[in-house]
Amino acid sequence: MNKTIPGTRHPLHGVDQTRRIEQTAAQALPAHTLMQRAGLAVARLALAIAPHAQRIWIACGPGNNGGDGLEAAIHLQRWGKQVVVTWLGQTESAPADTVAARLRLQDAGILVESMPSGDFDLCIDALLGIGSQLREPQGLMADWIRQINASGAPILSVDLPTGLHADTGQATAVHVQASHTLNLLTLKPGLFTAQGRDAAGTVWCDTLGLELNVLTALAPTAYLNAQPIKTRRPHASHKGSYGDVAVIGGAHGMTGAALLAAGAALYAGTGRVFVGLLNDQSVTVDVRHPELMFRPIQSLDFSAMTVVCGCGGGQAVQPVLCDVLSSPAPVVLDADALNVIATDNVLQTELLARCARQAVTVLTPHPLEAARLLGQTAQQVQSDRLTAAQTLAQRFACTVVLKGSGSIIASPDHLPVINPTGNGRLASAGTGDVLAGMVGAELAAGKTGFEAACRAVYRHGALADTWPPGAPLTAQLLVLGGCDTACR
Ligand SMILES: NC(=O)C1=CN([C@@H]2O[C@H](COP(=O)(O)OP(=O)(O)OC[C@H]3O[C@@H](n4cnc5c(N)ncnc54)[C@H](OP(=O)(O)O)[C@@H]3O)[C@@H](O)[C@H]2O)[C@@H](O)CC1
Ligand SMILES: Nc1ncnc2c1ncn2[C@@H]1O[C@H](COP(=O)(O)OP(=O)(O)O)[C@@H](O)[C@H]1O
Ligand SMILES: [K+]
Repeated sequence: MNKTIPGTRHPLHGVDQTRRIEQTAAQALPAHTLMQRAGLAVARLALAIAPHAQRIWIACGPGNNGGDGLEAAIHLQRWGKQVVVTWLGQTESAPADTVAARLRLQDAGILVESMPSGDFDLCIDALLGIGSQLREPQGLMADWIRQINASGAPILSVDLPTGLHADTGQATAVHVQASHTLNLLTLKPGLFTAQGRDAAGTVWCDTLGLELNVLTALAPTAYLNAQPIKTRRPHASHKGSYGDVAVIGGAHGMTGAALLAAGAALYAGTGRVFVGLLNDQSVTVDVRHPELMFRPIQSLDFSAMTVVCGCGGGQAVQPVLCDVLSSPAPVVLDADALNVIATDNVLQTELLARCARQAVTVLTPHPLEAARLLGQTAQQVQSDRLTAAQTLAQRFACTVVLKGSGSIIASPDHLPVINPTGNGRLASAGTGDVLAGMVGAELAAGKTGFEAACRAVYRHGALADTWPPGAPLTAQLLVLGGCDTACR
């Protein structure tokens, strides 16, 4: 059993792939072996996270997730724990593995209680796993979820927090909020995006003794984003070795957005950073960042630089977009550039045409911007973030960063990546502009669109994760904090 190691490129498997792996594995093993291994793994982790727990409630659901819980109860009782087992299943209708587990429980002399009573030192949530449907739990299932959450005890969820969808990270209104989740066989993508990160707590995985070739026979659904490798700057290098970034944005009243993106590109190591402000030509210097060079947009040579376009762009970005999209420059499109493109078919055609010319493009929408581009609602996007990001990447033939908790990086040429860094402290105005600048810096240094997005998104989130507790985190401070990790 392993804790997921931060910064590692773990493969993630959705429900379909997990079921296929499970079938292959089960065929090669004596009946019920996988569930017995699962139960043992759950019991072991229970001991590890709550070694002094005496009274343990194991809430078991009607399917095989419940069966895992029954198997775990047998071990915990054997190890001297007082187990309270509740079960929503029936012997006549439960799956075969679970029926076998129920009989073993009976043989071990453990009674199934109709209701949990008293206090518990640990709750094990074995109500629903990958068979969970996104319908709202009712009756006893809903009552027990509420009781588990209100118990005040550590909560160990088996395979998934009940109510969370394994593929999407969408959760029913009533769902378990675990302190630990033990994934079985495979890590599931839903734990790392949308509501998954809040529901899952610390994520563990046990592959139930399967051979690597069984686990790797199927391509995963996605990967977790890996910590970028630091590269050393050669002595024999100069500012031209690290590229030029031009930030186009900052319409009237939104100059700050462009300055944040430009500052972020600068601190992330770009050789030279230019700023082309839309409408507000009066700004000629940023005294806090005198390295930035302010130029009229018409004077910027897009063929020789990376362009970050749209931060604080308003409608004023529209006339510039055609030139940006038709240029060979690597381009990051953010914020209002995306909003304008969403309403303009000509620009959409230009955007699509870039791929055929091998021009690199990265889109960095938040869920509402993604929804506008897809003609959907933000809720629809959030209900399946992986699919939304992949659809956008296919439609516009470019790399897409769908921002938010568990940002998704998608491209037509790669399996999608879910980013594990970042937290709610990033939910403040301007942090997206900072990310756009950081992606621009990676592109200017010669990374591909996908690499640039993966590296920048990881670092951006990692900055927030290592931010001193209690210290304010604003976009401007994030820019300055970025200088600690500018490490090319
Ligand atoms: N077999 C094996 O080898 C191994 C299996 N493993 C374990 O099995 C788990 C998958 O088991 P599973 O497929 O039985 O699905 P599971 O998550 O128990 O749920 C299905 C039941 O829940 C019900 N239900 C669904 N949604 C609901 C809702 N919203 N509200 C209320 N009820 C709802 C659904 O009812 P239905 O929708 O059919 O009416 C059905 O009765 C997997 O996560 C892992 O823990 C591991 O041990 C590895 C080896
Ligand atoms: N709860 C969260 N967890 C992780 N990252 C977050 C969270 N909230 C916001 N972020 C990150 O912060 C940034 C916000 O970007 P965006 O919504 O475009 O803001 P703005 O337009 O104000 O700059 C994105 O990179 C997003 O992924
Ligand atoms: K569960």
